[in-house]
Amino acid sequence: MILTVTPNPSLDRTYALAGIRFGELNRADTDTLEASGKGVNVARTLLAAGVRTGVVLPAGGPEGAQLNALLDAEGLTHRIVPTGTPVRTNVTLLEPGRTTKVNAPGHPLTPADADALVAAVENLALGADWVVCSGSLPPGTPAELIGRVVEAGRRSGAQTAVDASGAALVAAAEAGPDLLAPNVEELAELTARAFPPGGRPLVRAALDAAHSLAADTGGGVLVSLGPDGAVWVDAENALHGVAPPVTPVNTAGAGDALLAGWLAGGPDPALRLRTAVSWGTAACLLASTAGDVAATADPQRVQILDLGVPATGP
Ligand SMILES: O=P(O)(O)OC[C@@]1(O)O[C@H](CO)[C@@H](O)[C@@H]1O
Repeated sequence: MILTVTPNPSLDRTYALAGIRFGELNRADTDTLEASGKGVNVARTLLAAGVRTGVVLPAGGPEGAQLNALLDAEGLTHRIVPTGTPVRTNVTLLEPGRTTKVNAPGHPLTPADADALVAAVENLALGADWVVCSGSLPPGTPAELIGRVVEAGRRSGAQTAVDASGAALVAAAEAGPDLLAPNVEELAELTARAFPPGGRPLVRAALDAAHSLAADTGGGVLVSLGPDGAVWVDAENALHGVAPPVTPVNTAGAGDALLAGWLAGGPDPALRLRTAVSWGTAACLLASTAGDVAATADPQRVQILDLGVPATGP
């Protein structure tokens, strides 16, 4: 069982339109609403592939009730930690070949909300294989919440994974989870390095930064590189996986599918990375943010390159 934690969940509203004109009225061709936030997306993707999942998140207000109803309707096992504040709404604008996102900040968690979230994680993680904490923190929430979630998962005997950014990613790295899953911009910020824009130089630079991060955390690091695929680094492996290029429909949620694929992919890191990259690629072709990518993903088309673990300095 994989338990996902989403400290700052969202209702994701997606509008598709032929083209955005700034400063003018734009009318959307389609309008969809999903229960979301990164952890919810990871769980939905895994559940569609037949993996048992649970979702924990804080939520309140009418939007919280709506989120609850959406999760009920799709049969995603979930525990909502009730708060006195509403759930944010994030907006995705889909034009042909381009995804634009506007994310709301969310609403602060009180210290009691944060305590209740950690307690729920500790409870529900008993018997879980993984506890996965994904996405931003609500404004004003101390970044140490990430470390507390990792500790709660660990105390319950689960392996732990974190996909976070900014101060929360720093806190996550300090907590030393089994898996950290930053994207390349987040990795650049965390390690204070500038990366080349793409191609082999980017892969090499991301690999070196991930290697030094993995040495600090003692776990593995999965870095999403967008069209350049992903790298996986741990003490014994330094792998790059890349799929043939696609014309994306919706890139929102691709990183969540990548992480879900890694979690579902099996015991061997190369197989995990192959599954991860194929799921992330398939997610770019979905109109929704998350869904059944395992059905359309083609792991055989992913090329896995063993780049060799970089030598560590004296
Ligand atoms: O604001 P955060 O928590 O960083 O990201 C939230 C979010 O952008 O992540 C998902 C895609 O990965 C979306 O479903 C959701 O709107």
